[in-house]
Amino acid sequence: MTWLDLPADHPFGITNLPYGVFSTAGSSPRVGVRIGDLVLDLAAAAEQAGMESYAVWAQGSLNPFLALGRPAWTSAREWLVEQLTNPAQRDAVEPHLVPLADVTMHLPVEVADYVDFYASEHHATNVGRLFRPDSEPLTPNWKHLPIGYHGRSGTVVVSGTDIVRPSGQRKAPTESEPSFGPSVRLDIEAELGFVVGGSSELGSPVSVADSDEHLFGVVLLNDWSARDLQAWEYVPLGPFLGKSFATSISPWVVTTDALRAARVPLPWQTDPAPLPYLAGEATDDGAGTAYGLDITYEVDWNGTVVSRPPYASMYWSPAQMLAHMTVNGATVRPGDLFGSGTISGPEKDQRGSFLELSWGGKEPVALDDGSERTFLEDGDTVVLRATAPGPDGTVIGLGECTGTIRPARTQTP
Ligand SMILES: O=C(O)/C=C/C(=O)CC(=O)CC(=O)O
Ligand SMILES: [Ca+2]
Ligand SMILES: [Mg+2]
Repeated sequence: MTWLDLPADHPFGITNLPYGVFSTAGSSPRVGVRIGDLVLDLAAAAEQAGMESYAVWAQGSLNPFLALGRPAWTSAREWLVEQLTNPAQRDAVEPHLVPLADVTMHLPVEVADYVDFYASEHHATNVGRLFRPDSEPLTPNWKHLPIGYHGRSGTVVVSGTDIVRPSGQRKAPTESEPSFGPSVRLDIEAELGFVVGGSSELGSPVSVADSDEHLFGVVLLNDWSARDLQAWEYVPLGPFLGKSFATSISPWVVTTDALRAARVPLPWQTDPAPLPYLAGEATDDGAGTAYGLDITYEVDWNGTVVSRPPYASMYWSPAQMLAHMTVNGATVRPGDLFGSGTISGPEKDQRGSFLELSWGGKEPVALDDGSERTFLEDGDTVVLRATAPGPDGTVIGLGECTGTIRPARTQTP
């Protein structure tokens, strides 16, 4: 129990403790931990407590802390729990708590490499049907490896950043020539982002079993997607400008430690069984080393919840994605970020993109204000929210990831 006066079901209670980067008026961005509706100024509290390593938290990104690796993350969490539960610490800690209402949140991580996977069987099947109606929906490799592409780390932005409608080339199958202009099929993708820490040596893969050493935490991620640009440009090398204009992430990085009670077994991977380097091992909690996560999303479009994608339905696990990403010997660096891919469950109201919800623009989605939508219009706001079960009946909040669409700035080629 924390000495703070918090309801037991507060989504940012003592079992959560996510990290972010915040500033207050006139101060520089630095690392904070959220507890309830307060932010603990970590460097200030740690310096006062005489911790030598407090300076890693005085920085404008989590990267220096991510670089320290798992042992440092574990001892920091133990120290935090002690600070916030032992009444004897209250007088020392309380001056370093800032009301959430007084802070500006910043991008929590200086994103090193950014990769986006495609780990939902339901999403991959739906998009396959829509983009490649004359082929099998899942490509032959899909159940053998977690498919991904390298994205653009420099355009990952923090929740609340406006999204300027991208312009580019597109050509519908019915048109004979490509044309240029603002995207008319602007979409979202509700995803989970994994924040990676520690480092590895070039040439040495990170195994499924070792993935916990590197998986620091998660953020909500919206992979904004211009479907008209994407459909024309993606053959044969994959997504490029249709997805590289902006990717939003939530400001609070919820640690994998806080998500231990949310671990669930993966959907059955027997037909086919993955190659040994992707296979997980059994663990006492039943979830295995290649575990899934029981996180439930809400996709809110201008105030209407249009979908509730369940992360537990994802086929490939974060451990498998990390193992695959490094099996060729590619390194991991502190601040690497990889997206799970769009989360879509089996039901229609569990789809994580508007492409799927409107079935390629053919079935408009009704909003509570009486309007209808297929793709995003200027001024539209999308909010992703999610929660997970925590230990002892608590709730782990992942917060919000929001963005509003602004008009295109480029009209002509
Ligand atoms: O199937 C395709 O051609 C493309 C699918 C996607 O939009 C790629 C993507 O971002 C992966 C994902 O979010 O699951
Ligand atoms: Ca995506
Ligand atoms: Mg993107």
